[in-house]
Amino acid sequence: MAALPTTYEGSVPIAVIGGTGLRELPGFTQVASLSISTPWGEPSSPITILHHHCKHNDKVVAIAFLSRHGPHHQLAPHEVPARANIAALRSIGVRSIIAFSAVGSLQEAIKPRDFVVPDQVIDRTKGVRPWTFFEDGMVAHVPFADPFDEGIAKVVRECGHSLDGEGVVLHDRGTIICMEGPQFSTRAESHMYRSWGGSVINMSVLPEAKLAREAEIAYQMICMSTDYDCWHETTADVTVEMVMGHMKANADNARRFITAVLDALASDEHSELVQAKHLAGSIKFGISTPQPHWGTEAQKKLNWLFPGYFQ
Ligand SMILES: CSC[C@H]1O[C@H](OP(=O)(O)O)[C@H](O)[C@@H]1O
Ligand SMILES: Nc1ncnc2[nH]cnc12
Repeated sequence: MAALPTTYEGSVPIAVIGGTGLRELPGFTQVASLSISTPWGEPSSPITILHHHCKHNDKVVAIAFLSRHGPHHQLAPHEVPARANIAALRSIGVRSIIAFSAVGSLQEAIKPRDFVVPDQVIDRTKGVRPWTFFEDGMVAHVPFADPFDEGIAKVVRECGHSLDGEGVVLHDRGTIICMEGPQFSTRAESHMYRSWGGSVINMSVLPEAKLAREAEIAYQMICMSTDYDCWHETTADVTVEMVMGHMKANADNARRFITAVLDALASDEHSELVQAKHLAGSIKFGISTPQPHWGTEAQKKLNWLFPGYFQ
């Protein structure tokens, strides 16, 4: 196959981040592969630009796709360069991210291969992953009470339910526990997370969702359950083989779900939402350090992320 162009001229407001078992988006035309370097290093993989023929308005829209764990799943959850990923996506115009994740289920009712659109997160990462763009002399605090974007979530839920009865089972809400890994949980931890009200568990939603919020990007995760972790008495404990088996077996449902979401988001009706106009400029209200005291290095990096914001 001929190599793809390494530049892309058009605007790309929507991105999909693929996780375990979703290293590419089948059925979309690849038109470019961008290798972007950021002040926070290189992203997990080149960003593929895909053309999607939107069924609602007959337009061709460009979608960015990034493989979270790299093209060969060579990055462990704590090694994913989340700051570079989010910064690189923002630099090409991305303002909305649909992030996909394989998760363990902490509730009987969430069966393997069911989908969940989470609305809350509990952070069980251990502080080993860089988790903010604001450091080295520039402090900011962004609201994170609702870690996902309700506007995007609403569209995602409608799309999921449009496939009810066609193999897609969707749970509208849920609390996702983000653990450090890469080892899976102990049985005691798994029971504790259930007692906390956790619905599903993964190793990936943080700091991705926090960094997207700092970058004024609307972010929603779609989870696909692949196992019952290790709390369930009559089901075998989670293994990678189990996770991959369910991802593979349910790949067509995942593809149809994502396609429906991209169709809906690309429609004219959602253009303001997808551009995240509701978040634009919000970071300015979170910065605590007066501008004359900003660290030089921090200012240089933040100017790269937000060109023209801080002149
Ligand atoms: C291979 S099982 C554990 C692995 O699966 C999930 O990956 P992702 O969220 O990228 O789909 C989980 O978060 C762990 O990283
Ligand atoms: N049980 C589990 N724990 C953490 N991450 C997961 N991803 C898929 N299943 C998982």
